[in-house]
Amino acid sequence: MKLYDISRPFEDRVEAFRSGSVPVAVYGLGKMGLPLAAVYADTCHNVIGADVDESVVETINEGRSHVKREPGLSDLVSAVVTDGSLRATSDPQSAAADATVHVVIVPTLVDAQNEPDLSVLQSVARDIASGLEAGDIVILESTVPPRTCADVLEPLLVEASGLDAQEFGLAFCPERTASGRALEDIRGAYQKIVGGIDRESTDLARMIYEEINDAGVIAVSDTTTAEAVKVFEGVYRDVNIALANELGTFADDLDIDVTEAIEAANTLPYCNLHTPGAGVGGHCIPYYPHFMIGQFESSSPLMETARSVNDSMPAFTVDKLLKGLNEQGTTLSDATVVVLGLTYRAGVEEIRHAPSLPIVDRLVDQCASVYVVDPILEDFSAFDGSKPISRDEIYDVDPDAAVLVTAHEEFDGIDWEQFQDQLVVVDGRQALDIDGTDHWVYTIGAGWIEQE
Ligand SMILES: NC(=O)c1ccc[n+]([C@@H]2O[C@H](COP(=O)([O-])OP(=O)(O)OC[C@H]3O[C@@H](n4cnc5c(N)ncnc54)[C@H](O)[C@@H]3O)[C@@H](O)[C@H]2O)c1
Ligand SMILES: CC(=O)N[C@@H]1[C@@H](OP(=O)(O)OP(=O)(O)OC[C@H]2O[C@@H](n3ccc(=O)[nH]c3=O)[C@H](O)[C@@H]2O)O[C@H](CO)[C@@H](O)[C@@H]1O
Repeated sequence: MKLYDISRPFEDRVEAFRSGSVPVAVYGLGKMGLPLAAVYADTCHNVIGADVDESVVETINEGRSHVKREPGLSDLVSAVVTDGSLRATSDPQSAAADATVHVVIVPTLVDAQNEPDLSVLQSVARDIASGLEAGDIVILESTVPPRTCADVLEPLLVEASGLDAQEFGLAFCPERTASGRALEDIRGAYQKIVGGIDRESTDLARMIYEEINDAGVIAVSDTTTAEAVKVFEGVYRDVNIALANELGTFADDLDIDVTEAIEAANTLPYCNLHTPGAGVGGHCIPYYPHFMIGQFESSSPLMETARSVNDSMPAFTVDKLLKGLNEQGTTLSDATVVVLGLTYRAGVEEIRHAPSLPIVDRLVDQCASVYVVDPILEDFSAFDGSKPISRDEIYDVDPDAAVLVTAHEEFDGIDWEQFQDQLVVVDGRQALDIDGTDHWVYTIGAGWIEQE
């Protein structure tokens, strides 16, 4: 049954989707794509996942999940692969030939010049076009610069498929999902935003996501509005983290714990100050502003300033540590430093734009020995010049200083009394419970706190 076919009664098309007679292709089976494909399969029982990574495809077809630390995902993938609801292929064109609904969730990044890089999306679009038929619908879930569907994706699909724009549907339905809670989010932690290139596409996308998302659907005017919703959510976060970071740098001037003031200020319903920290990392928040900055006629001084404030926090963090070492009379070139936490946030094994990268780089340049600890990271090759150790080995390296960049829960168990000497400690995430020791502590957002 073709879904984008207004000659067919809407209820018949809903029933066809529910009954599993509408084949769905999901392009991109990564951190977000595999959970999404698994929920689609659990809903419509007829999904082919397409990914160019052969090992990803092989693992999924064995009924296993390559995505770790996602509650419920391994069991769901095993169940939907076993019952035939989900299969994977490394040939996106073969998936496109079979499918009626084409769901795209491949990476959308920025290049070295911070320009949006839509090359993967354009490649997938050409694959889809090779199998696109009248009555199909394409649903884009990857985060993209506003206007991408209207100005890039639709023209590319028309040109590559030979179809008229009116013969197929196109909608933008962003992933409002965070790693570590993907299934919960996809199934309905929040309402799903949908926006179609035309009214019929919006209605179809609404129908599909009302089957998937228990929290329901917010249908907006068009694809560009939906694209803007997703980017605005991310830009709001980056700008507000930047405000918190800037306020946090006043802690010493004001001689207060700024985070205490923030918590009290946030008791007002219209105040939502975020949390100062060692920097902003990940594949989302640091990148989404660049989907607006420099992409349109209008200027964006606030978004650009927020990016530079957030990207200044790793240097701010190192400066506090080096200041502490200097004041303790330790020459940097003799110092041994332990860096606690490398991934961009706790519980997610991702180091893209992680604040730890510039922090470790700078410390390796200036200090004698730099040891790094991260309980969930497997590949430490990006942290050149440092030595990976386990959490329990930090006592043996006899450090002069420690800096917490990512608040993995494993660090709660550090016995700060066990260190022989007084350490300089920088807590980048207000995470350390270090009271009662004689260490010299700087907490970002709270300033220097001399232990009694
Ligand atoms: N990770 C998150 O927290 C999150 C949350 C919301 C939205 N998003 C958005 O979702 C999208 C995907 O992010 P992700 O974290 O799942 O990425 P990811 O890097 O974890 O996975 C991307 C997958 O796409 C595959 N791929 C690459 N090129 C392909 C192609 N041409 N055809 C088919 N598959 C291809 C890769 O092999 C990989 O398995 C991005 O646009 C991101 O902005 C991510
Ligand atoms: C709008 C929004 O909420 N989007 C979330 C976000 O999730 P994320 O996985 O990217 O992680 P964040 O929690 O945003 O953290 C990013 C970095 O900012 C640091 N940080 C955070 C809060 C703070 O107050 N102070 C900070 O310093 C933190 O340490 C880390 O380095 O994007 C996903 C993809 O779009 C969304 O799906 C997900 O909903």
